[in-house]
This record gives sequence, structure tokens and C-alpha cells, in this order.
Amino acid sequence: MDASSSPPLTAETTAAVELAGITKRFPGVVANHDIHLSVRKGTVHALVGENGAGKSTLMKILYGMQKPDEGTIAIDGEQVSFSSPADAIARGIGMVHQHFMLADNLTVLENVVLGSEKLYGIGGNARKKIAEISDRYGLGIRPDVLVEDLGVADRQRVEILKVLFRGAKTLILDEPTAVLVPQEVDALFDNLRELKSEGLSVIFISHKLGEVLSVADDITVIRRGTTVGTAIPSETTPRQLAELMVGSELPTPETAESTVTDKAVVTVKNLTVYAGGGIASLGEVGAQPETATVGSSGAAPGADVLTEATTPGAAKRVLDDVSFTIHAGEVMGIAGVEGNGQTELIDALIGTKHADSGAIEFLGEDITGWQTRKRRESGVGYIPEDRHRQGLLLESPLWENRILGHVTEKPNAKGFWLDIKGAQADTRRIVEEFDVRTPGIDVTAASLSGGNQQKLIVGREMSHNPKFLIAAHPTRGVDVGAQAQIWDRIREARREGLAVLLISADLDELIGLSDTLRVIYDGKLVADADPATITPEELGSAMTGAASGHLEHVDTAPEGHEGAAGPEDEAR
Ligand SMILES: Nc1ncnc2c1ncn2[C@@H]1O[C@H](COP(=O)(O)OP(=O)(O)OP(=O)(O)O)[C@@H](O)[C@H]1O
Repeated sequence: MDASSSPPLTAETTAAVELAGITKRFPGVVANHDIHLSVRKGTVHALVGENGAGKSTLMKILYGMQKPDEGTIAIDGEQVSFSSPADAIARGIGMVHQHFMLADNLTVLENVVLGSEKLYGIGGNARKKIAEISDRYGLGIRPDVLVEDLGVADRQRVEILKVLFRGAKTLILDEPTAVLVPQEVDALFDNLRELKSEGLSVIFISHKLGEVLSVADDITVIRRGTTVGTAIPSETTPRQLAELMVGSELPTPETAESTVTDKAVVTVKNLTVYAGGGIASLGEVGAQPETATVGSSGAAPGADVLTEATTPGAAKRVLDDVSFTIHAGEVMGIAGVEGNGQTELIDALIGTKHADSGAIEFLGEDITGWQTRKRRESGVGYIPEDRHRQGLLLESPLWENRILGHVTEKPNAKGFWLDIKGAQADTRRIVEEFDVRTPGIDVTAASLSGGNQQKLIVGREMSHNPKFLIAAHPTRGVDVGAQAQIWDRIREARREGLAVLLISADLDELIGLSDTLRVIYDGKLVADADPATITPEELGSAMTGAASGHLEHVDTAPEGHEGAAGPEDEAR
């Protein structure tokens, strides 16, 4: 590890991208201060740093979304100045955002050509070009597949294809693995290797330090807005990288002694939810698993069959006859590829969508018909999947966000009145306690970095001492230090009797925090796994259906459903 110098560039090698002396100020914050970044051609360059360190700001500058106050950008040795992403794209910079920006109801071809029809038209030439790019980089994407029929990993490949179609030579990937299971991460890294071998460069932002070390050729570490060093992956451990980054040790989410009690906090009985629009949004209609056993290694006695899932008529059921109990002191993890009913389960539990049948009991009371507010007031905490849409009022100050969802509760309310002073004081406490990096509580939530927004939400929800916490991706986007803090808070509350439903794409988190672990597939809880023995790889296989012969092939439709697995499925 070398904390002082950049990787050497040989005399004849010009950097694909060279950022020098970049400074960017926002009111009260210097987001970037004299940053230097040199990305060699044909390499993956990782950018790491704690939440709020300034990574996204730097990438927004490179992508033309923001103008630096100071500093220069050179592409292939030539100094450039970008006023918009269009300028950056024209110079071969492409960005794959964390939140995919594809239109579900359009095909891959339509999505890819949208906005760049002038390049190859919208017909045969574009189709040819897409096939060519897909083959060249091993993306395995077919132009005529509807995006809504694609899984997360394929959508990401479409995003990558889209920027390649526009001629990107340097791709910025913002936390691309946050939504992928281990096998998909491996496939993505294979794709990145293909890109490299063709001379393209990739800037890779991630908080997962193990992955960074396995995929990156060079690593630049940013701390508090400035470059503090570089690391050579082959000579660096995740722990050393974490130390360089946040000055703290890499945490591991380990379940200590069990705190699970006999007291049922939440009991869900035969919960079924139908898709709003009639057609199920699940891709693999007709590919119903019959049974599944997860964690099949001989040493996994806890892995057994949970349900027999044989429901060929369930095309419209996005949540299908789901039953479980979570006890005081128990974290129940649900593993699954996104889009298999998790959202509907969360919606039904928090009350933003009512169940079509079945019942939810909370501390012995039937709350199935209760409004969200009543559920929250009686002790249901909620860390939502999408912090921008459901967790925050982005344009409002932090203290108003403190009130969000807890309008009638202390310290936000005094009798019938809002207690603004109380809310403000408590926001300061949360900022302090949860290490939310901000110049103050009057700035908007939008001006916080992603990880700091997440910390604010977690702080708010934990502050009401919930009895039941619905935690969807509670540490998504937060750095290793903050992740450890959040895990500690959840564990601490669990010891006090909190019941948690944990949904996460981070399989280490799921395995490490959960007392019980279930797999959701096609709207059903199909299997039970033992967190003490299952590996992330086994869990990843179970989530994609590969753990069982019945789940392995999406085109093994039960009788009467032969037509359900069409050509789109093959492209998956
Ligand atoms: N539009 C803005 N207005 C005000 N402050 C901003 C704005 N954008 C970013 N900041 C601030 O700049 C700093 C750097 O934020 P940035 O989003 O670049 O961090 P990051 O390293 O990407 O963090 P994370 O890992 O949490 O995504 C933070 O303190 C953030 O609050």
C-alpha cells in the first residue's frame, strides 16, 4: 500500500482521464478539495472513501453535471471543459447510475437508442450495433427483450450497453454491485475485464472493499474531500483499505448469542397481494418452484423445506400466501432477487398497500386494516427501500425530515401542536449520534451525500424505540464505519426485544444479522436457511433458483404453462 503516490504512468502512456486540483464548494461544505485522480487506459480504477467524502461530487464533475470551482480535466491528454453530460458523453465519458434509468415498458433497443437516435437510427443499424457491442463485451443482451422482463443484473448490463452505444471509453459505475448477488457480481467483473481488454477504462465506486480489491487495478482513496492516497490491490487487505479510508477497522456483522424470545411480535398469516395492473410484474410467470432446500452442505441442519410452492395459477399474485412469525429479539432476514415480492410484503406490513387476503397481527392485535400512521404510532419503524421516494423530503431541511412519519410523536409534537424546537434539538442529537456529516440541520436532505441521508433515516427510525422494525437495505450506500454503527444499533435494540424484518441485497449483512433466514421467490417464501452455516454463494444460488433442480431453469414451466417462458426468458 502506498499512501503517497499515484500509480506510475509510463512516459508513452497518456491517462484516459486526469483530474487535477479539483475543488468544489457548496454552502458550508468543501465537497472536493484539490483532488487528483489519474485513470490509466484499460484499467479499473476504484474510488473509495467514507460517506460524504466527495466521490459522487467528483464524478458529477467528470460527467459534466457540475462545474468545478478550481482544477482541470484532461481526456487522453487534452484539456476539456464540460458544461453538461452531453459534452462529457461526446468526449467518451459514460455514467451508469446506481438507480437505473430505463423505461420498463420499452425494449432494450428502444431504451438504448432513446435520446441518441441520430447515431444509428432506430432500426436495423441500431439493432446491429447493439448486437455487436453485446457480443464484443460478452454482455449477452438481446435487443427485442422488454426491459420489464429483465432481472437486475441484466438491466445493469443494458445500462452499460447504453453508454457503450454512445461511444463511452471511460465508464463510471456508481456502486454497481449493491444490488447484485455474488454470482452476478462475478459476471459483472467478467464484463469489466472484457471492457479493459478492449482498452476501455472503468471508474468503480464501491463501499465493498473486498470487491474493490478483487476487481481494481488501481485504487484512489478520498477522505473528507481530498485524495489521501492510493493503494495497490495486490498488496492491500480490506482492513488496511478501511483504515486508510475511515481510520477504523472493517466490521463483520456477526450474530452473537441468540436473543430470540417466545413472544410473538408480528404474525403474518396467509398474506396474498395481487399485482395492481393485472399482469404479474414477476418475470418468471409459470416457472413455479415446487420445493427448495437451501444450505445443502451436510453441516447445515437448519436448512429445511419451508413450504411447498406449487401454485400454477398464481400469475397475478405478487405475494402468495406468505406466513411467518417474528418474535421479540429476533431478526428475520428475507433473501431474494429484487422483484420477487419484497416490495409488496413491505407495503403490506407498513400499510401503504392493503393485503388482498390474509392477516397481520402486531402484539396480538389484528392490524390488517390499520392505516400506516396508526401502525407507526403503535411502534412500527420503517427504513424504506427507496430513500428518495419514501424516506425523505429531499427539498426540506433535515429537521423537517426528522418529523416525517412521526408527526404526532414526541419530540416532534406537544399535544396537538408541532414542537419545532423539540424536533430541531432532536435532529441535532441524531446528527451527532449517527455521525451524519452535514454543515447543519437547516440544509436540505438533497444536499447530503447518499450515505448520510441513509444515516439520518436510520437515526430517525431507531429514535422512536420501535417494537417492530421493517428494515429494507438499512446500510445501502453507507461506508464500512457507519455500517458497523448501524449494525450495532440494530443488535442493541434486538437485545432489548426489538423484532426486525430485514430485507437486504447485502448477503453478508443478511447472514450476519439474521436469526432466521428465509428465501422469497416468485412471491412465496420457498425455503428456510440457517444463517450459522449458509455461505453467501449458497444463498445467492438459492435466490436465483439455482439451488434446486426445480428452480434452475426458468423455462421449466409446469404443465399448462408451457407458453410462459418465451424468448425473453432465454435472454436472461
Ligand atoms: N448539491 C449539494 N449541495 C450542498 N452540499 C452538497 C451537494 N452535493 C454534495 N454536497 C456535500 O458534499 C459532500 C460530498 O458529498 P458526495 O455526495 O460527493 O459524497 P460521497 O463520497 O459520494 O458520499 P456517499 O458515499 O455517501 O455517497 C457532502 O458533505 C455533501 O453533503
